[in-house]
Amino acid sequence: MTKTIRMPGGKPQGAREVAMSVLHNVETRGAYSGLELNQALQAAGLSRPDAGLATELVYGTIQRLNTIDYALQSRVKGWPKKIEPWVRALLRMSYYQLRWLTRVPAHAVVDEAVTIAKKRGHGGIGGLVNGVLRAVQREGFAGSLPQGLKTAERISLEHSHPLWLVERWLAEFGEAATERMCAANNEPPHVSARINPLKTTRDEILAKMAEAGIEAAPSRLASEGIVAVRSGNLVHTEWYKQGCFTVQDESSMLVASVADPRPGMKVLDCCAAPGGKTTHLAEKMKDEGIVVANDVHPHKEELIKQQAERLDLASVRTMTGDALELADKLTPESFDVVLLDAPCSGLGVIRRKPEIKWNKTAADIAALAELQVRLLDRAQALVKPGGTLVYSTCTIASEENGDAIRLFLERHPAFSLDPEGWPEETLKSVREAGRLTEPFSGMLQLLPDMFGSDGFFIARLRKQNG
Ligand SMILES: C[S@@+](CC[C@H](N)C(=O)[O-])C[C@H]1O[C@@H](n2cnc3c(N)ncnc32)[C@H](O)[C@@H]1O
Repeated sequence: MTKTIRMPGGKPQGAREVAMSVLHNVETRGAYSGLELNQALQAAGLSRPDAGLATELVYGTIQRLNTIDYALQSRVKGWPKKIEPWVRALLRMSYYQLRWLTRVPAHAVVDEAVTIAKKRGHGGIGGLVNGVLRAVQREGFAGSLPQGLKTAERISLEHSHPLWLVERWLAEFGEAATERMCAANNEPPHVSARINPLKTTRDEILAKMAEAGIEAAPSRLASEGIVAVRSGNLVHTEWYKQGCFTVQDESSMLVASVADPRPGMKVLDCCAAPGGKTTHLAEKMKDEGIVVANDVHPHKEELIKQQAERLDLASVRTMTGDALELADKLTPESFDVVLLDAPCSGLGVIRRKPEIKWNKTAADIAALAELQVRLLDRAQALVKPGGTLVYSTCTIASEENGDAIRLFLERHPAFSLDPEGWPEETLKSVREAGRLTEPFSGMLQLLPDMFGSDGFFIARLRKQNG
C-alpha cells in the first residue's frame, strides 16, 4: 500500500492517483508527461519512494500503450473510445503494474484500482475494474501476442511503438536495429551530468558522490560526463546548486565538444533555451569571449540566464527572436562558431518523453525538415570565413538530419563537412561499437540503443576562407 496524503483541493492522493491524473491530462489535454508529472508531484508532496512509483507508472504506461490497449480491447467492451478517460488511465496503469511491475503484489494492484474507481466513480465502475483486472491476473500474459504477425506489426505490438514509425525504421535501419531501438526506448533513461571544469573536476565529483553513497561512473562518450545510478534527481543536490555540474544527456554533451570553441571567440547559439549547450560552449571557452544565446520564446530567455548565473558564466549574452531573422539583426560573417541546435521531431528522446511516439506524425517530420533547411540557410550567413557551423538535432529522422545537410551543402558550396577536431573518445567508442560509417564524414548519427544515451545527430561544417 502506498501512503496517502491530502491534496490542496482536499482530496487524498497517493502515488497511483497522482499517476492516473497525469496520464489523464497527457491524453486529454496533450500535456507533456515530464512537465505534468513534475507539477503533480510538487502539489502532492509524495515521499521519495511514492514519487518514484508515480513516475514509473506514468512513463511505463505511456511507453507500453499499444501493448496494453491490445490486451484490454478484448476484455473491455467499447475499448478505448467508449470508456471514460480517467477509467482508461486507471485500467491501463493497473495492467502495466500487473504485467511489468512485478515487485508490487497483484492483489494490491487490483485492490487499489478498485478503491480509486469507487472513490472517483461509482460501484459499477469499481465492478468493471475489478472484473477486468482479476481476469488479467487469472489468465496471465503467456501468448498475449497473436501468431503470424508481419515483422512490423510484431515489433509494433511487442515493443509498443506506432506501426508507421516501425515501418519507417525497418526500411532505414533494418530489423535488428529497429527491434533494439524500440526495446531501448522502453528502458529508463540514464541519469547523467556534465562537469563544469571551471569549478571542479570529474574525479573530484565522482569521489564526492562515492562518499555520499551515489554510484556513478565516467561517461564512455563524453569526457566531461558522468553517469549515475539510483542517484535521484541530481538537480536537488548541493553540487548542482553550486554550479559544479549540469544535468544533461551524454549525447547532448557532445555537441559543444564538436563545436570546439576557443577562449576569446565569438559564438552564436541560435536555438539556445534552456541553455544546456550555451553554458557548455562558455565553459569550453573558459568563460572568455562571447556566447550569444538566442531563443524564439521570450519566457525562455530567463531560463538561459538562470543557468549562466548558476554556473558563474559571465560570457553568455541572451536575446529573444526568431532564428530565421538573426541574419538581419546581427553582423554578417561575424561569428567564429555558430550552433544550430534545431527544433526537431525528438524521435531520439522517446525514452525521456514517451508521448512523442504517439503524437508525432510523418507530416510533422516533413514540416520540421523544411524549417530546419531554412534555419540552416539563414544561420550560415553569420559564420566568419574559416569559421564553423554545427548543426544538431535529437532525432533520428534522416530528412531532418543527413538529408537536410546534403540539401544545405548543394546550395552553399562555401561550406564542407569537417571530420577533423571531433572528440577522440567519442569516435573511439562509436568505432569500437561498430557503429561508425568509415571513412568518417563529419556527420554522426547516434541511435538510442548504442550507448543508452539519446538519439542525436551532429554535423560539423567548415566555411572556406575568403
Ligand atoms: C532542441 S531545443 C534547444 C535546446 C538547447 N540548445 C539546449 O541545449 O538546452 C530547440 C529550441 O529551439 C527553440 N526554437 C524553436 N523555433 C525557433 C526559432 N524559429 N528560432 C529560435 N528558436 C527556436 C525552442 O524554443 C527550443 O528551446
